[in-house]
Amino acid sequence: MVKRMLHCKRLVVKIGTSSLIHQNGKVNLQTIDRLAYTLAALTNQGYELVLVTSGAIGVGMAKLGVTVRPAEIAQQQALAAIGQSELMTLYTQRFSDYGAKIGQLLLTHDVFDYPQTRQHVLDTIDALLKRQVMPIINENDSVAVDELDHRTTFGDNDQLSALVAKQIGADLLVVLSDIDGLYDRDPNRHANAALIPAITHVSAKVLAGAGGSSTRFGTGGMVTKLKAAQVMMRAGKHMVLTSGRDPRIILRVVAGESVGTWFGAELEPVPSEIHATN
Ligand SMILES: Nc1ncnc2c1ncn2[C@@H]1O[C@H](COP(=O)(O)OP(=O)(O)O)[C@@H](O)[C@H]1O
Ligand SMILES: N[C@@H](CCC(=O)OP(=O)(O)O)C(=O)O
Repeated sequence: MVKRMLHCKRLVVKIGTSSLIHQNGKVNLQTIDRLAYTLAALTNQGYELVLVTSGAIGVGMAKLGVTVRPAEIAQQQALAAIGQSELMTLYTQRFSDYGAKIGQLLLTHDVFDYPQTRQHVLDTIDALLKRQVMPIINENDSVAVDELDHRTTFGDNDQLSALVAKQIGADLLVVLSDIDGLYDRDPNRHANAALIPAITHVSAKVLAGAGGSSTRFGTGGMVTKLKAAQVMMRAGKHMVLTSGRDPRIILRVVAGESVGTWFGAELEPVPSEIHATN
C-alpha cells in the first residue's frame, strides 16, 4: 500500500541510542554518516528538518569504555556530559562533509511548560531553520533529572520529539528505532509477532501488545513510541516508526513508500513533482 505525504515540508526525525551504538558498545559511524547524508540531502531539496537524537549516555560510555550503564544518576549525568559533546563533534564532522550546518539545543520539560520560555525555544528553532541550519535536540541530561517529582524531565526522547514536532507544526515525525515497526506483540519476545503496517488509532489492544525496551541501550521501548504517535495523531499529523539500521530509509518515507508503521489518517496520493528527489 502506497501512502503519500500531503504538503510535507517540516519533518522531525528522532533516532534512538540502539541505532547509534553497536551491540559491542562502539559508536555506529556508518549510521551517523548515513543519517547526516540523508538529512543534508533533504535539506537541499527544501525540507525543513529537526533532528532529535539520543545517544549522549551511550556515546559517553563508549568514550570511557564503560560497558554497564551505571545506576547512579550523577554517573549517568556525567556520562551524558561527556557523550553529548562527543556526539555533536561526530555530527558536526559528518554534516559538514555534506555541506550542512547544524546547531544544538538541549531542552528540559519545564521549557515547554511556560509560555515565555517555550516561545524563546520556538523562535530559536525558527531562526535556525530560516538560515537553513538544522536544529539538533536532546534532553539536557546533565540538569534534567529531578529525582523527587520528575517535573523537569521528559523521561525519553520519543515523547520529546513528538512535543517538539507538535510545537513547531511539523507534518511528520519519523522515529528511527532498532525495530522496523510496530508489531502486535514484542517481536523480541514472540517469534510469531506480526508487523502492523498502518494504524489510525492506538487501541487498547495495540497498547496491550506494547512492551518496554529489550536492548541494552534503549530506554523507552514501544510504550513511549505509541505515546508519541498519539500526540501526533491528536494534532492531525503523522508519525512513521521504522528501522534506524540505515537512515537512508527516510528518503523512502518522504517519497511516500510504505515502510515500517504509518500512524495517522490515510492520505490520497499526490502528484509526484511535489516529492521530487535527486
Ligand atoms: N509491540 C511491539 N512492537 C515492536 N517492538 C516492541 C513492541 N513491544 C516492545 N517492543 C520493544 O521495543 C524496542 C524498541 O524500543 P527501544 O529499545 O527503546 O529503542 P530505541 O533506542 O530505538 O528508542 C524493540 O526492540 C522491542 O524489543
Ligand atoms: N537523553 C538520553 C536518551 C534518552 C532516550 O530516550 O533514549 P532512547 O530510548 O535511546 O531514545 C541520551 O542522550 O543518552
